[in-house]
Amino acid sequence: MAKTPYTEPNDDGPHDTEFKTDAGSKDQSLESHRSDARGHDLRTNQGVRIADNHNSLKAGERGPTLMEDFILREKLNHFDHERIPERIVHARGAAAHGYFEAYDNAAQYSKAALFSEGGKQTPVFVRFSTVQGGRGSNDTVRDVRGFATKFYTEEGNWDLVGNDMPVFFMQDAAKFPDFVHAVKPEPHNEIPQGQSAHDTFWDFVSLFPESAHMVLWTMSDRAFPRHYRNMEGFGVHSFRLIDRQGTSRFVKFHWKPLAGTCSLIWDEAQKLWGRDPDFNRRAMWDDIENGDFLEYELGIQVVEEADEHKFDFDILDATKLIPEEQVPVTPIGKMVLNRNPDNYFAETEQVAFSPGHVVPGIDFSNDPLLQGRLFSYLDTQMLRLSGPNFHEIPINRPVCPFHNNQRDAPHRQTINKGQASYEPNSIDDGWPRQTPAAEENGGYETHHERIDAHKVRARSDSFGDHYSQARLFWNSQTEVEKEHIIAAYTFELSKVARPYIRERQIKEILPNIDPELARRVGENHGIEAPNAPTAPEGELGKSSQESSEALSLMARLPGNIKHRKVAILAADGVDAKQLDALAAKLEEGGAQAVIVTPSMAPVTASNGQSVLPDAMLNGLPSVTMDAVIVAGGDGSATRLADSGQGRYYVQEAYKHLKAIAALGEGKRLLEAAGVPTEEEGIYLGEMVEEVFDAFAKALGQHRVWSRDSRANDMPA
Ligand code: HEM
Repeated sequence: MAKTPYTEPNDDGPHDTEFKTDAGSKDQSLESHRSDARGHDLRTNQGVRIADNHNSLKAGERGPTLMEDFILREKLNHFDHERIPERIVHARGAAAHGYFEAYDNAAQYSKAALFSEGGKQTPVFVRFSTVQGGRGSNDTVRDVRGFATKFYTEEGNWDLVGNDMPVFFMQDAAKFPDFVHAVKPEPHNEIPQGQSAHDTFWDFVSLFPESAHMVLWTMSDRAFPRHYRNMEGFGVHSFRLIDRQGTSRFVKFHWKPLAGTCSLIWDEAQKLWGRDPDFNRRAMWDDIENGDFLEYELGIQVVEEADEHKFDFDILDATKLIPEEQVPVTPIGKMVLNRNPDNYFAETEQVAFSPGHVVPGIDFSNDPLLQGRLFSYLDTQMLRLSGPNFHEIPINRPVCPFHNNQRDAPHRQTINKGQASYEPNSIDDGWPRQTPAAEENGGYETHHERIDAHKVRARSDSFGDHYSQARLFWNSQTEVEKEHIIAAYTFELSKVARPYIRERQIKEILPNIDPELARRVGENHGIEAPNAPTAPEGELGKSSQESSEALSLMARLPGNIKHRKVAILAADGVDAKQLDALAAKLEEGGAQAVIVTPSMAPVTASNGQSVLPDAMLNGLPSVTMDAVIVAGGDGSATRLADSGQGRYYVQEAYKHLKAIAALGEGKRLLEAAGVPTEEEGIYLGEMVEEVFDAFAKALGQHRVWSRDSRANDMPA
């Protein structure tokens, strides 16, 4: 019988599994691609030294430029081609390097090498993004945040391409282009940028009940996280983990931020569009530069195959989550983001994630949304990154060696040696062979799921319930969160020009989530909502659970002042001792003290000491801070109270529910600004020690929630 070399074990050469398992390996693999121009001569791309980088070659000093100027042509030519298409969705993003460290328990669920032993580190690259806006849009728009992680494992790359919300707008990939066309800026005038508050979005979702659950999430404060370190991440779909025995279990992936969860206030988020459109990416960048790293735990909800049908929803339906009360989240590892990219374009822009990038031990479910995604990412990246060789771009390269018979195409970097690029062949020895899955370090094997079915274009009845989990989410919110959701629907629909679209959302969608929600939003629009659900029973669904604590942002508030930014307002005449004492206290708790003054000129303290400001009042306005302390000192307090910007600072901080403390004469600023001085969340005292603990406790709760109903009256 003829030899079939492609079934032979790969025993005639070294296996491609040599790999350093420490978290620095991605760095090492990138090293030959990094370029530091410092100390080098300026040369053309062909290596020729450049004598004059200021003047083009001309016929005479004032004469026409000569076509012969190959140096000018190369420079302009390269510049002209600098831009590549931005991502069709998730165009705006920011990323960081780091590592993932497995816990001891991870190996029992998956044979993937990154989980094989407790303490094992794998390099990662994580990109956070907004979905709707273009690359130059704002960070703090109301939108879903992408949370995409590339694990550079010794067995190849695994991408966990998730979002900061655990469900999605649709059940079937066939509806993704419709949804994106509806939410993106409208095609005739490209307005609005980065927002869902417009006719086409609300037209679509009000005609598309399966989106109701996810739309509710995006109307919650989750849609504008305070910091990437304060948001959860979710794989959304059910995936499979396969253990060493070949047992398959369904899993949902969760990232739990160790710094707790919290978000901005909508008014604050909008003001940040102008004050600091880079708010989230700047905060991540600065924190990492300062050694204040971002940390998350990776958790899984595990569902045995036998339990696939035990829920009152279908686990293949991406508009449903599995309540944590029903299946608790088991932590299996920790991720630390500790290094900024060297180059935004080379790394953050060119990185190509795909849910289809998996390694042995991780597999897909039949979720029809996930199945569509498996095609879409690779397809779009062929266009975005100019052809099929984007896996060779340093940020996308696996850290393990990889060889196959794929060849050529635009921008090929590898210089493949040898004559035969096919297999089997009898010309070149030692060509790459497949590795049977059963071997140690074996090849990828898809779980042997038995499928016996008709080919149909249809939706399972088990996908019919569109509202029960939206109700579950609504019931799980605190009163403050509910008020914010009502305000969000009210605001968004106020931007919809067509009355019939507003009416449809209020009369035909919202009552099925909750009649009270519909009534309140309706009232704000002068539309009478039905006082009972209107959808057919099947669509309304039934949840075996009334509420789930984990669905409220308040369930995981930071609880302490670590990582928080606190403005200390000061002017000439400030009490310098207080400034020192405040800075020491804040630093002790891991918070950042920022001295904010009327201008950038040094401030002269009451004892004659010169104090250097960190920022001025309108340079780092209150929306960029988590809390405000007005320092004492007669002259300082008077100057701040006399300043419109000083008064605005504390008014705005009050409106955004921030903890405010005033020491000694600092109280004068609050009085001049009309900020109430005798209520929860406002701390007055002569000495730092008198106010600090209560102030810090309030800051640990992120905001002074009891102020929520009053704060809107503040004019700021
Ligand atoms: C059928 C449904 C979906 C389709 C067709 C789809 C398609 C796409 C496409 C074409 C991109 C741009 C990729 C690139 O240019 O590199 C993208 C990016 C992204 N998608 Fe999806 N998507 C879908 C659903 C989802 C879901 C459910 C999630 C979350 C679980 C998600 C998370 C992301 C993230 C995080 C990115 C940005 C990745 C990055 O940072 O580069 N997508 N998606």
